Amino acid sequence: MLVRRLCTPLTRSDLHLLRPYPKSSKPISISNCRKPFYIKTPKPSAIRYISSTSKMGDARRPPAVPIPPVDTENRSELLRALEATLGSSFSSEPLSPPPKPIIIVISGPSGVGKDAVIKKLREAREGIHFVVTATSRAKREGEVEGKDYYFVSKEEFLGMISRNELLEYALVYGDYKGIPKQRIREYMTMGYDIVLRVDIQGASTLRKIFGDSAVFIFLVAESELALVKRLIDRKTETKETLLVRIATAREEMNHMKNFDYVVVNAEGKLEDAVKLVESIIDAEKAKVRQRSAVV
Ligand SMILES: Nc1ncnc2c1ncn2[C@@H]1O[C@H](COP(=O)(O)OP(=O)(O)OP(=O)(O)O)[C@@H](O)[C@H]1O
Repeated sequence: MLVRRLCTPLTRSDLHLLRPYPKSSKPISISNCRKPFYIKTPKPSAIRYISSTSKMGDARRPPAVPIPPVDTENRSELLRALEATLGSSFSSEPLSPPPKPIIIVISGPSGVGKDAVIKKLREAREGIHFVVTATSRAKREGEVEGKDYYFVSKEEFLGMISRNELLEYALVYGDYKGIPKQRIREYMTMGYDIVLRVDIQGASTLRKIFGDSAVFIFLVAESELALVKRLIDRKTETKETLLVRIATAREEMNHMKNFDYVVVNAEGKLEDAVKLVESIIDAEKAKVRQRSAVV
């Protein structure tokens, strides 16, 4: 029975059962218990009950402190008595280590709402750095340097590649696009979580780089029909590019299995999708064995 009890929290009346073990004692390993316990069954005459009625003649023992009733109004006195009885003070240090910054990769087929989700997430949550991509393409009207992209020349971009400054990069329709590492490092050092928004190809490259050390979220519409309607309503596509995007989206759905989470961004339910992404981040930060990405 004692063995079973050792795997459960001890009560005050159990304390007399645990003793500093003499050198000759052997550890008893108990399955389900993380560490072996050292147990010496005390002789009845050696049992010392830790309570306000303890009789302590031995100078090496902590002085007897009467423990007031637990419903006392003087909680400080109760705490002091408990500390004195246990022989150590209660630490106010956090019992769990501070969560590590995490890297969250958000991806999904074109038009599913990646930008829309990230925009809302940015409004809803602090402590996240949203990574800005570097590109060699010319700035379009209305685009803001450092917000939409970091605009660099092709030569500068090639320099960044040769200096290994990019996490990943791709040549898209003649223009380079890539993720600079430096900002990610800086923000992670400051304790920020990192959100990366990439297409499916980018996500599979990042999976190869990070493995399980980053969190991969796959965003989907509730149905293919909903996705196509969304792309039409966005009014950014020609008939040709629409067909390409739909064909690509169909192929991209096969990649869902390589992600950690899937989030449905249903029509008119953008807020729900954002909330789910937030819950994923919260759950990841509460993990006992946290992911630990190195950039
Ligand atoms: N839950 C939703 N309900 C209705 N409309 C939405 C929802 N989410 C996004 N949208 C709209 O769908 C369109 C596509 O969204 P968005 O541009 O964010 O997609 P994306 O995944 O970033 O696309 P791309 O990969 O092509 O850049 C936008 O017009 C956006 O406002």
